[in-house]
Amino acid sequence: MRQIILASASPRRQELLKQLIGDNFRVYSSSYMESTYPGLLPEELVLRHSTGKARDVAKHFNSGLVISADTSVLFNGELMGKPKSSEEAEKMLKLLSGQRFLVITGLTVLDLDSGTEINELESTTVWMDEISNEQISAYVRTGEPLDKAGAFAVQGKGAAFVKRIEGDFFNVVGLPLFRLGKILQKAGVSIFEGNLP
Ligand SMILES: Cc1cn([C@H]2C[C@H](O)[C@@H](COP(=O)(O)OP(=O)(O)OP(=O)(O)O)O2)c(=O)[nH]c1=O
Repeated sequence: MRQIILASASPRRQELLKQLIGDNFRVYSSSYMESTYPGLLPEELVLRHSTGKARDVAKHFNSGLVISADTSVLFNGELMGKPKSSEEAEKMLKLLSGQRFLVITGLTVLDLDSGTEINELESTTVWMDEISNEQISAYVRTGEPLDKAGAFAVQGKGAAFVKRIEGDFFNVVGLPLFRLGKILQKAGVSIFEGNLP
């Protein structure tokens, strides 16, 4: 059985990976610092970040598959990450209110045994309802938006604002399970037969 390492501090990513392959993986959070790289396209930036997270964690292991991801909202050519304050969360939600936008995730799977690295981009379209300023303030007060890209959680109370999505729902939550499932199966990880402790 192959060792699988999730390079993430996100409890949501842990839950999502568990959904696909069960409990049998390790979690190791990276110390990669996300900086901006002027000149890179938004799609290139999320891939740069997911690659950075995987490579950082890979330094601590010599065998297995390292999985990492980086998720952002892409609206009007601009990336929105996690808001740093309630004020920034409110600003993000005011911009996204009534709009259609993308949630993009860079996904990296680094195979330490073969030395191969797979980097893929997954994109999901989201249609957000118009949200009043009062609703935005009340939502931000719940605290839910603060550690979420674009300042909302489709899997939480934010569902009350999301009219429709097109694409992989799990990608919006932070880990594109359809795409990851394909990559893992190609790498010899069995999803349907055991792989449990
Ligand atoms: C849009 C949206 C984002 N998110 C989350 C997914 C990601 O955890 C987060 C984006 O932040 P990321 O920088 O992708 O990840 P992270 O810092 O939480 O975790 P790590 O780098 O250690 O893996 O936003 C939701 O949970 N629901 C949503 O609807």
